[in-house]
Amino acid sequence: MSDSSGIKDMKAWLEGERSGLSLALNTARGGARIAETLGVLGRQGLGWLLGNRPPVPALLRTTFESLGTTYIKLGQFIASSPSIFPEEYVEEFQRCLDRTPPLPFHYIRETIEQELGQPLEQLYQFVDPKPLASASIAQVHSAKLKNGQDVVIKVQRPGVRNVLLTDFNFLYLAARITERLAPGLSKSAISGVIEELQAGMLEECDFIKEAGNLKAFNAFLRDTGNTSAIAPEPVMSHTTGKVLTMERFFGVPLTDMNVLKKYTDDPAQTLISALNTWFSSLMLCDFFHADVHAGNLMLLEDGRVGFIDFGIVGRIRREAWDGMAKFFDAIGRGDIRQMAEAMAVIGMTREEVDVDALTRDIESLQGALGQVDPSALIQADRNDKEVNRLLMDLVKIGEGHGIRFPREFALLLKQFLYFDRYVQVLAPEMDMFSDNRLDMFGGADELPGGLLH
Ligand SMILES: Nc1ncnc2c1ncn2[C@@H]1O[C@H](COP(=O)(O)OP(=O)(O)OP(=O)(O)O)[C@@H](O)[C@H]1O
Repeated sequence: MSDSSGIKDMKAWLEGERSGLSLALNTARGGARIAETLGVLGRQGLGWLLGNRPPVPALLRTTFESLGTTYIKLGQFIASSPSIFPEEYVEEFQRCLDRTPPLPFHYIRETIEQELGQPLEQLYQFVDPKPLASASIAQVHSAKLKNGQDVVIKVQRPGVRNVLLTDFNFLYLAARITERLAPGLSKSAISGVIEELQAGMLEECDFIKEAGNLKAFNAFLRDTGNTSAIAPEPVMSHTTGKVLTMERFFGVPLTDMNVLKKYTDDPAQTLISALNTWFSSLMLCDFFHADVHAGNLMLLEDGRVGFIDFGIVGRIRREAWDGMAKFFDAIGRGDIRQMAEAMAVIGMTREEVDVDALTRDIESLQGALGQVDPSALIQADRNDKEVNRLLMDLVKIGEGHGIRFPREFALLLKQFLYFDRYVQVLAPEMDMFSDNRLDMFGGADELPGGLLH
């Protein structure tokens, strides 16, 4: 009895030592990362003081690119959030590229072997040391399993999680200081954005979750009899939190119009299949793919559309869906009271919302509301400043009543922006809201509450 408790004590002590050690190690790494961040900021600031003065948005963009992962993602968030950031920043940050120099192959080998617990040669017949792609979170290599199946391996860069955590703590601190210095700034806007981004990026670092999303998406396609799209099936025996092995797709990304034209004489139809699948997933899948830029869609050799990269997904609670439908319906009919009720359902609040007071506040926007067409509201085109301003005003009024809009709302809006952009490239003649090949109701008779009707 005393022996086993002695062993337990020893184990607890060892655990304590180990966690103390890893805490110290992480603190040291965190310190080094903060020093690195300050170094980059200092160099850029010095350059600026010494007379090399590009416009501030450009300076910020190059600074973000030098700072890596977290800031590149932050930059991409700015690029896709015209309703939050000024236009010149949105435009500049659209140039913020997530291209990172490839990691030498021995890091990839080490991560795979550490994660899967076997030498690389026992796990795969072949792994191409030259990466297919290299981004800030992961690097992708093509490979062959022992049974001859073609796969790709997505390998997380070493230390990414720690860098993210340190960067976010640093950003949070900087946001708090800024809030102190400029109390006029909307607190929930800054810290809210940082919180949303952190949640999203940490989720992107869990490849077991991503593999689960791939499987669930394919199950949704099977269940709905959708044969026009497919996601790569993960190979679970070769997958961990940091290594994702999945079926390899052969085809071309939807980014390059000229290449695409060689594979199909109707690129617009390919886009329509992709959009229809996505709309139907909004209603009929547990989640929606929240990062469908053209680089994450492929036209496969067999004509189907391949959806890749399920690192970021959004989920919409049933009540939030109903609330959103009610909200758009109310805008269409100019019914302010119903708008207020719907906002209270969509937003997450702890306290009871005073719907009467909210109605009165929204009424103050009535002039602007009357001029908005509900379909334009959903598109939230970055050129449509009126719509963006109105959305921002509504968000602000909601915040004043303790309503915080869920992350899904932003993800959904961002997705519509992406679509809008590549519809312009791939099918400029197509009008997303009147083309009858598009099925926005995703196979359902219509969205709940008549959304978009
Ligand atoms: N199953 C697959 N079959 C073929 N190529 C793939 C597959 N998965 C990924 N790729 C290639 O690797 C690239 C990066 O993959 P993925 O988008 O999953 O990684 P990521 O690190 O999230 O990149 P990004 O941040 O650019 O979206 C893809 O654009 C594609 O070229």
